[in-house]
Amino acid sequence: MTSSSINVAVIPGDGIGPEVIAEAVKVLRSATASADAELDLTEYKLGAEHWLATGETLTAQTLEKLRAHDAILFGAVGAAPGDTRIPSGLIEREMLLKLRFSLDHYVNLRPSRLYQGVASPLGNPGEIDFIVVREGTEGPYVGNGGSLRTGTPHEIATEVSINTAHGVERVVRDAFRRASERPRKKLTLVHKHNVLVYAGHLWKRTVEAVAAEFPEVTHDYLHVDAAMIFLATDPARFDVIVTDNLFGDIITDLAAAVTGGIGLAASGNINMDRTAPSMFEPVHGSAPDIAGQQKADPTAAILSAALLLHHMGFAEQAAKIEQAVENDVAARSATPRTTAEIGDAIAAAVS
Ligand SMILES: NC(=O)c1ccc[n+]([C@@H]2O[C@H](COP(=O)([O-])OP(=O)(O)OC[C@H]3O[C@@H](n4cnc5c(N)ncnc54)[C@H](O)[C@@H]3O)[C@@H](O)[C@H]2O)c1
Ligand SMILES: CC(C)[C@H](C(=O)O)[C@@H](O)C(=O)O
Ligand SMILES: [Mg+2]
Repeated sequence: MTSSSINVAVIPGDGIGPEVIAEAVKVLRSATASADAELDLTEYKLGAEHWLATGETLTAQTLEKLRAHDAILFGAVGAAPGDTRIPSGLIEREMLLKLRFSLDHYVNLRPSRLYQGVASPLGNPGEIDFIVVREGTEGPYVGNGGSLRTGTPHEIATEVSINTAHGVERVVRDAFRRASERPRKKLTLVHKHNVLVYAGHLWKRTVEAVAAEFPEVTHDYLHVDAAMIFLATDPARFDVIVTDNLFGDIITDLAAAVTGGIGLAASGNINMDRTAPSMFEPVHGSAPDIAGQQKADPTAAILSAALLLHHMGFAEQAAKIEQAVENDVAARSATPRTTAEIGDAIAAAVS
């Protein structure tokens, strides 16, 4: 990579993935052209449809090709929950999580902001502007489990959560660093250490130890159940939330809902050591219920492209996209626009 070129792998995926990614690509092209940066895009077909057509989830060769890019822009993958042609979890685990784990995306960054003009189901909750730093490579997502006596009345299924000192410490330090750069400088650990005493106590001890390196950051702790009360009643209290992989998944869908909907929620799966490309994707899934109808809101995918540019050192272009989104959502009326109309408007605003 040079400061004026960027080589991005694009994985549109399934359902609304290709629709929202088409708009994110428009905006990315527009933003990089206005900065005289060279944008080189390579599309990869992966996901449930690709598996149905080829029997492949993510081959070693494709993974190696993806490693050669500066960054990855990802739509969404997965079939409708009732689709019996595809084993539940196959694509999520063998493709999406395999990418996050193989590329060491240990910081799953999920910002939540209530934009001017966007209706929150909470009415008038005040200024919501927080980030969730979700651990991305460990927890119950690692596939450490099994089933004994499967399908019998005596079945025992396990799904073991793995939490390493190294894995917890690096994400906690990242969250403290992000908190130290924000005006409120406040970090909240969300876990469940009253019950999950082994993993929870590791997280708690790690936060206490790393806090000493960031005396300017105040920190507190909430059990995840109580945190959900506050997220639904007083989300403005949060600044930086650090949490494990599974809690972070659930927290960020609720965070999206209270800030006006899943169609606005962006994310970055970030390898902070830059040993492999980071991957940027909307928080939402493939939304089979609205796929192919141009009903999907591409804003989350567009904001994910802004996170990508920011990570790649194009902070000015990223800010331009964020401003264009802010203006666009503020001016939205009750008349629905198509996915492409929203993308066109934002792309035009950043050109
Ligand atoms: N990162 C990913 O690729 C990812 C994330 C979540 C779910 N999934 C997969 O997606 C499939 C569907 O999952 P789900 O239904 O639980 O969650 P989903 O996020 O796809 O959809 C939940 C609801 O939100 C709506 N929605 C989602 N994105 C929207 C957008 N941009 N604009 C407007 N409405 C939007 C959908 O129409 C649906 O009603 C499953 O296979 C799941 O595993 C993939
Ligand atoms: C599809 C699934 C593996 C994924 C997750 O749980 O991380 C999704 O829900 C998300 O939030 O990106
Ligand atoms: Mg999720």
